Amino acid sequence: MRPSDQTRAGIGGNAYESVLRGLRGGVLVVALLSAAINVLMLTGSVYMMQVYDRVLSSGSVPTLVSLFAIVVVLYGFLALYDFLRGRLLGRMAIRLDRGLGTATFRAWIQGGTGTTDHEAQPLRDLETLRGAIASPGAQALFDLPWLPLFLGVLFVLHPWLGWLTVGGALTGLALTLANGAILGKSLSRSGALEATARSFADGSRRDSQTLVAMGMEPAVNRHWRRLQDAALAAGQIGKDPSEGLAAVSRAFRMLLQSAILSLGAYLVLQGEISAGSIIAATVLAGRALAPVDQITGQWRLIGRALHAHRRLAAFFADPAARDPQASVDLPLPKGELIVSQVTKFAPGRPGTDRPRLLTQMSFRLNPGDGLGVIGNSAAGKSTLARVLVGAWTPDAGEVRLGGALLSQWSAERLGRVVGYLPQQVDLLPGTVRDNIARFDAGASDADVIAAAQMAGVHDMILALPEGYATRVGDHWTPLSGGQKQRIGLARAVYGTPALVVLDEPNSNLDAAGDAALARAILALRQAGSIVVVMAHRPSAIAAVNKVLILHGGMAAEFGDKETVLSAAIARDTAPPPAPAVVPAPPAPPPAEGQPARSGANIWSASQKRPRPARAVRAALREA
Ligand SMILES: Nc1ncnc2c1ncn2[C@@H]1O[C@H](COP(=O)(O)OP(=O)(O)OP(=O)(O)O)[C@@H](O)[C@H]1O
Repeated sequence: MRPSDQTRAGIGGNAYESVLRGLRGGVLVVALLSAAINVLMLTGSVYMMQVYDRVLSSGSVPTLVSLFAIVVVLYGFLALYDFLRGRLLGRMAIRLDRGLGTATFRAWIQGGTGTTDHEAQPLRDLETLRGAIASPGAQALFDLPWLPLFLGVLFVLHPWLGWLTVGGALTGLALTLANGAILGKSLSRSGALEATARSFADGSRRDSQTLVAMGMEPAVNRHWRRLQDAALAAGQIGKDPSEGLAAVSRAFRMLLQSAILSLGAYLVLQGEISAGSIIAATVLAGRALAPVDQITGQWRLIGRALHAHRRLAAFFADPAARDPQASVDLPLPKGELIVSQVTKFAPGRPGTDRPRLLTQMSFRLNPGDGLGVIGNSAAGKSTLARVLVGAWTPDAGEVRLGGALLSQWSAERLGRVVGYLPQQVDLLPGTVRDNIARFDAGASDADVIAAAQMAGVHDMILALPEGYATRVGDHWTPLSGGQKQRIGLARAVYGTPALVVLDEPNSNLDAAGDAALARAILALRQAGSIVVVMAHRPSAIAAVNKVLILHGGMAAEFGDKETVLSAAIARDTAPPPAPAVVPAPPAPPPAEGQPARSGANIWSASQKRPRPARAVRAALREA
């Protein structure tokens, strides 16, 4: 499957179902090969009977030789078909991964934005399923339907032999089902607990310096131990009885072979069957029961694979896990950014209590505008940034750039449309060049260098040990917070996107970095981009022409920078007005799921505007 096909499979509908449908042909061929393999498995029994009953009684060496030659050919085919079946199952596992990997990875990444809510661990589930398809357990599942063939031959030899094996097979199946029932519950519980322990360990490692510095490691270690113990205990609840049953099943199978041998011997003594039939019956019964035994042994893996399959099916059935629209290559936007009546609740399941983070936010910006967004901590600046770049979808209202919603651009094209520097910059493991070029393999050196120069980081990169080829992220060349932030800025401005949103871009910058940032904002604006800067520090809004003051998720002020700043300063220095009338409380914001009220201004004349805190006003004065 070509990459574009994979992407489309993930976009157009339920990618999981369509990939499973694509595997049907392979399943059919594996079933046919299994039929041939199982028929050829009769070779050994039939050969033994012929040797015992025909060759030994006739004493004919030529018969023995020709029988052996036939057996060699038949076993040759058996080996070939067995090899082809294993190879095909392996290929199907790879095909599953190729077909779903891209969509799963994308859905997984989108899940990380907090816009979807999944119990799923899709990449891990995909790995489990891939492993199970290529395992001997999968081959045993294809062999299981051939059990009646071996039973049929046993019945032909003697009905008692058939019934004894049927009894054995049923007991084996009962043991398998009991095993599945025991494991089922414990697997899903232990899986969830294991995921919790793993994510705690991952989070601890990410914050390892803080943990070590503050002597938190022993306590965190104990907490992880408790989580891990709970996961192990939950797994063990099912594992002990399951392994007990598997052991009983194995011993039972050996006992059954001896029982068949004994019954065969008795039937020979009674003159009911030939001596050769004893050995043939023992081999046949062993072969009939082999898949049952194998499935019992592999039940844990098969159980995990079934759980993974169910989770993946649910994951891909959820529209939020897919990208329903982004398949159109829209032209790059040229128009305004219009934010109208945007309300955003905290991510979570609909119907649960989700706090309101943004309330009826409305403003518009023209190409070339630079907007500084100012507000206290938790005012909603980062939330607005996420909504503007499309990482979070508004619950009410919309954000349009050049007339289109961000979700209407294809993911590939979106890179030319949006640049985003988040508050926490994390560079991915790769070179500086890879990171600036957003891992676009076709990026030109000229574009990467242009972005670095626009962000004022070119010289700093050249000073790194290997310049643009320096490997960063993970355990590679460690970078300072400011260096990361400036490379992150170059990544955001790469390709001069139509909309660039910078969330606290100068939190780690020195004076030189501040100046470079201001130059980058001006250069972007001159190139026609709209730049939105979330800021605590006034230096970040030096190069903008508009200001939005956020307070409690609402727009307290919006307008030209000079007007907003002078109004804020005038209000700050004016004496407080006499309370002639009690001001009306702010209008109640709409309930979750309710349409937002119309009108760009969310306060009526009688309502009091949220007043930015003293710290913000001080920052404004400074700006
Ligand atoms: N993923 C999330 N889930 C739930 N609530 C969130 C989430 N992210 C942010 N919030 C809440 O949204 C509110 C606004 O947070 P936000 O990060 O947008 O503020 P901010 O103005 O950027 O603050 P700061 O200047 O401190 O970075 C806070 O009350 C915060 O708890």
